[in-house]
Amino acid sequence: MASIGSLSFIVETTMENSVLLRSGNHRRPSFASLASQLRNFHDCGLNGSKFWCISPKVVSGEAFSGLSSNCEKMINGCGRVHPWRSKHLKATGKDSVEGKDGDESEDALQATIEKSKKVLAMQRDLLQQSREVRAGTEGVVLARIKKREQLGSVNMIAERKKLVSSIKNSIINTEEDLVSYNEKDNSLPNTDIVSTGGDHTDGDYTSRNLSDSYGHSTADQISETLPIVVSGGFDEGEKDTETNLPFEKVSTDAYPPKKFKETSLGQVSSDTMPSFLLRPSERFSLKDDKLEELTEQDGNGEEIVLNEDVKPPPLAGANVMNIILVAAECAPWSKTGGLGDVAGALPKALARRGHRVMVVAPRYGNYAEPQETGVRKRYKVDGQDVEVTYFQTYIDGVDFVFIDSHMFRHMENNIYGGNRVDILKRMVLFCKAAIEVPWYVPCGGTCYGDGNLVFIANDWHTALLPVFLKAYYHDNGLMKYTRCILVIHNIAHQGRGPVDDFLYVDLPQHYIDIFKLCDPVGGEHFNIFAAGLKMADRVVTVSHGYAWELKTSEGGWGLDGIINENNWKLKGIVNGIDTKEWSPQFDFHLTSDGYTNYSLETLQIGKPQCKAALQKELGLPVRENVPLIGFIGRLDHQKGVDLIAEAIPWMVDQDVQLVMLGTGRPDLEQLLRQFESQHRDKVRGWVGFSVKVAHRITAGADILLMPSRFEPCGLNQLYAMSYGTVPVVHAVGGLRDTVHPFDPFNESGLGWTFDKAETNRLIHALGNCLLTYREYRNSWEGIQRRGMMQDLSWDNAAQNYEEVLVTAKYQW
Ligand SMILES: Nc1ncnc2c1ncn2[C@@H]1O[C@H](COP(=O)(O)OP(=O)(O)O[C@H]2O[C@H](CO)[C@@H](O)[C@H](O)[C@H]2O)[C@@H](O)[C@H]1O
Repeated sequence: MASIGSLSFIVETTMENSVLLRSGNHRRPSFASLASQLRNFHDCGLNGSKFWCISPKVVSGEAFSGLSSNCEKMINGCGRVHPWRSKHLKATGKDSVEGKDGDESEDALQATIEKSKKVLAMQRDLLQQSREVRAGTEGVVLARIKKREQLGSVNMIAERKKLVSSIKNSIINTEEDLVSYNEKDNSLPNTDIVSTGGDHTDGDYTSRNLSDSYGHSTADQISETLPIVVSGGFDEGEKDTETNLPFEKVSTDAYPPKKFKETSLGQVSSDTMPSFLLRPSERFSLKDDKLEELTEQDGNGEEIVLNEDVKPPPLAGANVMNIILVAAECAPWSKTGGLGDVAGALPKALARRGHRVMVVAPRYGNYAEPQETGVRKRYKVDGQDVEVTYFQTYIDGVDFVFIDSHMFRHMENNIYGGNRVDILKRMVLFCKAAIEVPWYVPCGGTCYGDGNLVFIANDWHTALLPVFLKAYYHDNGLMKYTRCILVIHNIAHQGRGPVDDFLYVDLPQHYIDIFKLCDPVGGEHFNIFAAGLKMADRVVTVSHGYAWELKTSEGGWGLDGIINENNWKLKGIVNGIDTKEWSPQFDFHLTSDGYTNYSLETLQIGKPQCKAALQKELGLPVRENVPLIGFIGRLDHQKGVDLIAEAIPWMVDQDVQLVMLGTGRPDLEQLLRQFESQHRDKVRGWVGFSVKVAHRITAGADILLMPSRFEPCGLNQLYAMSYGTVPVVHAVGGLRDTVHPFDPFNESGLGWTFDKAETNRLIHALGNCLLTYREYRNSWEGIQRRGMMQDLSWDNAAQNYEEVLVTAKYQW
C-alpha cells in the first residue's frame, strides 16, 4: 500500500490571494489539525472552496497513510494538480523521516497561517487600489498623480514583502528538504495520481479512491472525523459506496483557465500556468516578484503601481467557480436551433470571466476535435446497463466533453427524433452520465470535482439533472456543495407523457409527485420540466419579457402555476451572440461566391455586394433597389410561418423579394415549396438546415421577418441587427426586449414591431418598413447603423449568469 508521510502544504485561495499552510517539515502532522486549519480558512471567509495544494512534500511513512490519503482526496477534488504533486505523490513506499516535536510545528504552522492571512488582506487592498488607479487614470502619468494617495499602499507593499519573504524562506527550507530527499532516492515508483481513463466500469469514485489508493486505515480515519454517508448511486457500482467524500468542502477546484502543457514526466510546465498557480517562490521571488514589476520608485523614493503588462485578476474575482453547462445540442457540433448556439457560446463568455467551464453534450457523430478519454462507465436505463465513453477537447478556454453511446450515435440529424419513450431514455442516460463527468472525466489532467461546482441545465431535455442531483446525490450526502440552475429556452416543449413514464427515470417512488401535473391540455400527466423547475436551485429564462410571459396562463403552457410558485428563483437574462461566429466583418461564409465581409465603415459597399451575391445564389433577379426580405427558423407554429403565408399575396404585389429558410413541420415545408413554385421570380423557399445559407441570408437581406407567436429570446433578430439587416418582429418575449421600434420623429429605434400575431398587423409594420426603405434612405441607414453599433456580445449576459450562479452556490 502506498504510504506517504508528512506533508507541507501551500494552499492558495484565489488568484489574488495566497495562503501558506504548512504542516511542518520533520514531524508527524495530525490529519485532524490540518483538516481543521483548512476548515478554519473556509469558515473565516477565505473562500476555502478554492484551496489549491501546490506543494505537498513527501517524507513518507506508514503511520501517515491516513493523512496522505485524505490529502490526496482533497487534492483530487481540487482540479488541476501542480507538478509538485504529480511528482512527489508518486513517491510512495519510501522510508519514513520521523518528525520532531509536534507542538512546535503546530505553532509554526499557526504563525505562518497568521502571516499568510495578513499578506492576503494586504494583497486585496493593494489590488483594489491598483484597480482604482487603472480605472481612474490613463496610464503612468495619471498614476503618478495618485501617488500621494498610494502612500498607504507603499507602506503596505514593504510590509507585505517582509511577510512574503519570511514565508518564502520557509518555502525554500521546505524545497531544500525536498531536494535533499530526492537526491537520496530518486527512484520514484510510477504511480499516477490522476485517473486518466481506463475501464472504470466496476468501481465508483468513492470506493475506488478509498480502497485502491488508501486502504482500510484511511476509511477508519475518515470515519472518526467525518460523517459516514450511504451512497444512492444508480448502478450496481454505486451501491458499494459507503463513505462520503470527506473533503467536499475544502477540496474544491481552483481556476485553470489555460490548458497546461504536460512534460514527458507528466508534470505541468509553469510557463503555461496562470500566475496564481505558480509556487510562491516563483511568484514572490524578490527580483522576479510580480509586485516588483508592478511597482516603481519615483523621485521621492515612493513606490507607485505602474506596470500595465501584469495580467489582471479574473473578472469574476473571488467568485471563480467550476461551471458545467449540459445541453442536448452544442454548436458547431450539433444544432437544431438557438439552444445549440447558446451552448456553444455562453460557456466561452463565462470562461473569459475566469471560471473553469465545461460543456457536456451527447456525441451524435464523429467529431473531429474531441479525443477519447478512455473513461468508460455504465448507467442503467430502463433496467439495462448502457455503456458510455467520454470524448473531450479544449477550445477557447472551455472543455467540451461529449458522451458517446450507441443511443446517441448517428442521431445528428434527428436529435429529438424517435418516439416519446426513445427520447426520454436518451435524456435519462444523458443526464445520468453528465452529472458524474466532474468525478470521472479528466480535463487538462484533472477532474473538476464537485465542491465548487454549478451545473447549468437547459430545457426539458436536461431538466432531470437537478432532480437526479437531489435524489441520487444530495439525499445521500454526496455532491453536497454542487448546485444546478435550469435555463428555460422554450417552455412549449416539456417532456410530457403518461404518469407511468416515471418508471423510466429510475427514482425512488416518493419522487413521483414532483413530476405529476394536471392541466387542461394533458389532464394528470408526467412532466419532466415541472420536476426540474421545482428541483433547480435557480431558474433563468432567456429574456425579461419571456420571464414575465411564463407566469401567464397564455405563456406558461401549463407550467405557469409552478413558475409563479418559484418566482423567487426566476430571472430573465437576454441571450448574447457569438461575435466570432456572427460578425459581418469576420464571417467565414462571406468570403466566397461573391460575398464579402463588411463593417460599419464599409456597410454601403459590402452589404449591397452580399445582397447581389445572395440574389445570384438563389437565382433571383439581381436588383439593388428591390427590398430583399428574409426568414430563417424552425418551421412550426411558434415561428408564425402561417402569418407569412397569409401575407404572401400582399407581399408579392409590393415588388419585393422573399427568401425563407427552414425545416420542421412537413406541412409548413410544403408551404415554402409552394410559395416558390407560385412566385418563382420573387420567392425562394429553401427547405433544409444550412448554417452557411443562414449566414448569407442574414448578410444579404435588407429585412428580417420574425412574426413568432412567442419568442423566448430569438437570436436571428440579434444576428440581423449586427449585420445591418432591419428586423420586423412580433413584439413578444425577447423580440420586444431587443427590437426597439423605429421612431421617425426622434430618429431612434432598431426596426419595426407589431403587437398582435395577426396578418394585418404584420402587413402594417412591414408596409411602414418598406416605405422607409424606399423613401427615407437616411433614416434607413440610421436604423442599420444603430443596430450594428450595439454591443450584443455574450459578455453582459455572462456577467448576469454569474450572479445567478453565485446565488445558487451559496443557497441552502
Ligand atoms: N433551417 C435552418 N438552417 C440553418 N440555421 C437555422 C435554421 N433554422 C434555424 N436556424 C438557426 O437556429 C438558430 C435559431 O435560433 P432562435 O433563437 O431563433 O430559435 P429557437 O426557437 O430554435 O431557440 C429557442 O432557444 C433560443 C436560445 O435561447 C431562443 O433564442 C429562442 O427564442 C427559443 O425559441 C439560429 O442560429 C438560426 O440561424
